[in-house]
Amino acid sequence: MTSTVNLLSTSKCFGGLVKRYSHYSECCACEMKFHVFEPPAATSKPAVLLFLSGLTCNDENFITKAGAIEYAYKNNLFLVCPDTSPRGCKIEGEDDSWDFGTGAGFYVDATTEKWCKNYNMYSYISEELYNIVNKQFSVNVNKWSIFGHSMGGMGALVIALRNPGKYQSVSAFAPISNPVDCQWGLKNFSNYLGTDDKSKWEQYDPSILARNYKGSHIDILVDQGTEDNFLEEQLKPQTLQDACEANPQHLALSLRKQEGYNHNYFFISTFIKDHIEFHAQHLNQQ
Ligand SMILES: N[C@@H](CCC(=O)N[C@@H](CS)C(=O)NCC(=O)O)C(=O)O
Repeated sequence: MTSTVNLLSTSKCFGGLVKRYSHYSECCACEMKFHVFEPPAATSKPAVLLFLSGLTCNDENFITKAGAIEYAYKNNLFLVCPDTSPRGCKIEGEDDSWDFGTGAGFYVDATTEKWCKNYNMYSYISEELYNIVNKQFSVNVNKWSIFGHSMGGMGALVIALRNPGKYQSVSAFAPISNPVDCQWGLKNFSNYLGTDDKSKWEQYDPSILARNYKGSHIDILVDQGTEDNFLEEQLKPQTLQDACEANPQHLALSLRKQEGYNHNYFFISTFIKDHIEFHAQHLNQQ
């Protein structure tokens, strides 16, 4: 069973349609919104490329600011852009800080009593929304790839590494690469997952998952700006590189350090073409 989606808006763009939907999410026990870009009708059903945004974002940031639509259109890809957290759940503290709660679901399934009813973004993205898109849109259900930015880069890597074979490729802009060892991770994981069992945290850490990954081979592309203010304290891409280098049979990471770029959508829009073409190569091959 998937919930009914309600169309909120439609705009023509590059010959296709940008549409915004809302629906009741069983995983998050609240109304959720997402955007899609449907490329113009082609002879083959489009593959799906899902983007996870970062802290403070909702379902609008990527679709409006990244410049992705032109390349999705050129490569016949169906874009899906979900929100970054449940909203308006009336949980005490959910709106108190920009890097926790609303806009910061961290793509985990919460286990603490306070958050576990709503903050289940891992299952929402990897199961519920996946099923909604496959059932309710005209897409190639066997071809999905995933990418994201910062917290969303972390989420994309985690979801791909925990679901071997489900995604053809994964990429990230400035991902939080080792959340068990940075302030953003400590703040969010301790609240959503508790502090009694740290093995739960490891299920959401791209570097730890990459080191232990044994599934089918995955190609990974990561871009990281050298002038990103969060690079040293929060992002730590070197830990991901070390983990992938220790697991060359299963993972091939291309980590590109982009001189002078910072953390924002100017950086993303500069390299979005490369990321979409990277995914198109994996999704559109016969
Ligand atoms: N609000 C934070 C920055 C948050 C931030 O950089 N968020 C990134 C994702 S981690 C983003 O994409 N922001 C939304 C935007 O630029 O449209 C600050 O003041 O330092």
